[in-house]
Amino acid sequence: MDAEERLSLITRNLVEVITYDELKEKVSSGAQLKGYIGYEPSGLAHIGHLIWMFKVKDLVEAGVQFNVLEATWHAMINDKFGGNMELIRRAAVLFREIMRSLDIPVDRINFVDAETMVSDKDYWALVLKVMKMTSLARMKRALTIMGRTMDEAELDSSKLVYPAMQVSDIIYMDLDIALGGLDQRKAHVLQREVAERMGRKKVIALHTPILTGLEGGKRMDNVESDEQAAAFKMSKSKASSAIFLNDSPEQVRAKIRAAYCPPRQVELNPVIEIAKYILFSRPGFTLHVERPAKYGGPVDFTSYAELEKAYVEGRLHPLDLKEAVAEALNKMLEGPRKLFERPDIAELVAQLESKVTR
Ligand SMILES: Nc1ncnc2c1ncn2[C@@H]1O[C@H](COP(=O)(O)OP(=O)(O)OP(=O)(O)O)[C@@H](O)[C@H]1O
Ligand SMILES: N[C@@H](Cc1ccc(O)cc1)C(=O)O
Repeated sequence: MDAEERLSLITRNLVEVITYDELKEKVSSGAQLKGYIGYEPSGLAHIGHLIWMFKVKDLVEAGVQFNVLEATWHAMINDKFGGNMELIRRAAVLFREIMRSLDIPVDRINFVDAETMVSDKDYWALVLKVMKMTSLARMKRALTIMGRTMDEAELDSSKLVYPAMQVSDIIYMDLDIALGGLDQRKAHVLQREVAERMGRKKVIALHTPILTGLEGGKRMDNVESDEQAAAFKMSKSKASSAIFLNDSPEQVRAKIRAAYCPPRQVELNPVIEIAKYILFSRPGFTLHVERPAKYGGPVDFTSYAELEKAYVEGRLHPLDLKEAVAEALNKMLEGPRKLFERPDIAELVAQLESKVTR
């Protein structure tokens, strides 16, 4: 793969690169790039997570040396599973298996448990340095990266350490690339500022789109795009917003039928977003819509652009879109579904499901 092909594989299906020129320069230099994503192993995977999982696959295939940080301590700070570390660790095992079932090349990925970093006193020295360079107001504003609002630090001040840890993770691991959903932007921008002052590597941030929750969302005025994304995202902490990878085909159909999907509107419409960000992100995908002749008969869409045009012009009814998206999504979830049939995994899921606290 030449540099241009690597660059286009790395950047496809993203909403933002900070900055593209820096990425282009590094890729062209032929240097070995080191990248990561962190996630909180704090519940069950939902279809929004497919967006970064597919991106991880692209990065590995483009030759990036890739790390997945199992942010166990961060999840504990964020009250996941009531702070029960044992359950958090088990959830991490499940996520790895899920990635494998989706053909993500887990054997070429380095999985890092946050435990190893927090056991090193140099890590905490770094966290303090980052806090020294960041105002309280800035730290509070960054709480959106953990799905919290500014006010939530009033109750429990450990939450203020979280953004500093996320910034320190990147510096400690000496990364070139940080991948995350757009809701993670504040951590990456802060890292770039702090790293510059410390004379460390400014990370290149790759941001994937955020899938809106099934209840939809409203455009908010005067808020930044990462905050808008965080406000209405599909989240494992809010079960009614999410389609989980372990949902049955019937549950997937029922959830999509009930989802917010205003006619002709694509903005903050979760059903059209599933098509855009998940289904059509796979090369060669075609959306087949089966409908009676009196409503226009069956139709195939070979690109998202065609689908969006038909929807916005009112040539595709929301119900027909929903049925087609549910069928295609169910097909995509066949791999993980086989995994969830395994007795050990089914037992793990049941155990985790009953303990999700937020
Ligand atoms: N709805 C979504 N669409 C796309 N990406 C998402 C979505 N939700 C989370 N992500 C991304 O998944 C990664 C891991 O996030 P995380 O594990 O905290 O999931 P989460 O569902 O946001 O959890 P929670 O809401 O419980 O905090 C982050 O990079 C985040 O941007
Ligand atoms: N803040 C991320 C999880 C995360 C934690 C630590 C990191 O270094 C990176 C990511 C989330 O909630 O999705």
